[in-house]
Amino acid sequence: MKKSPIIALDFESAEKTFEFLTVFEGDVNVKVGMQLYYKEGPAIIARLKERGFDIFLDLKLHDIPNTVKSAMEVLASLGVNLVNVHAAGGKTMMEAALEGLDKGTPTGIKRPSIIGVTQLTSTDERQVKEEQLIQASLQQSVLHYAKLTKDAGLDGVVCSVQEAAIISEVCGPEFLKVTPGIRLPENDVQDQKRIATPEEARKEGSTHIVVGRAITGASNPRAAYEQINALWKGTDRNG
Ligand SMILES: O=c1ccn([C@@H]2O[C@H](COP(=O)(O)O)[C@@H](O)[C@H]2O)c(=O)[nH]1
Repeated sequence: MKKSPIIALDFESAEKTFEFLTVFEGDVNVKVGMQLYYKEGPAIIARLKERGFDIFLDLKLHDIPNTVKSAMEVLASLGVNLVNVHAAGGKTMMEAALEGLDKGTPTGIKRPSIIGVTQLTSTDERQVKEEQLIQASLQQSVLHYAKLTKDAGLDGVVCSVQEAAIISEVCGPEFLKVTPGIRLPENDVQDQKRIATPEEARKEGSTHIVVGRAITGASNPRAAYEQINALWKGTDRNG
């Protein structure tokens, strides 16, 4: 995917999505999540591809290895750039996902990159301990899932900016660190727990940032995107 921020298209319909995208060209990356994909199906991917967007299909697969493998085989045929699974599904499941993706990718086409979700950015230390009953710290849990994801042969992880530097150290700078939970100081945190600014993401070694409501909920989404893009790339005068 391009280095630009990945805009999370968390909209209820194709109509709302393309209304929002009227001010954007194909030079931006977009993310299609469960809400939009479940509503519109593969047709939304085809339409976004026609407009030239690089696409992260964020369906976070988590099931038994055979099911995930078959599902990935289908997703591979859509021609998106990036897909993901939950690392908590285990190493065998992630290997199966990769196998399905390889099998389903048409000859002569680059296979989509595949990353594992470590701990959601809406998860905090208390939930890891009390709800997941994990005795390790949140950071140790994220790092453990990152190593497992790398061992399974995947291309990277979804994590928060807070864990990006340690993951780079352990898994290498090329290992993708796709980081949601991006907020400007003036934005509401909403349901996220582990947030960071675009500058922090750049400094900590995120390879990609995912930004939803800070752009889609802004009064001028294009201006919000430009501001975030400049801060992320370090070209903002105050960044
Ligand atoms: O750990 C994760 C994994 C995925 N997401 C997704 O990213 C966007 C973030 O949206 P905001 O509006 O910027 O909070 C959203 O589509 C999530 O499904 C995540 O936030 N955290």
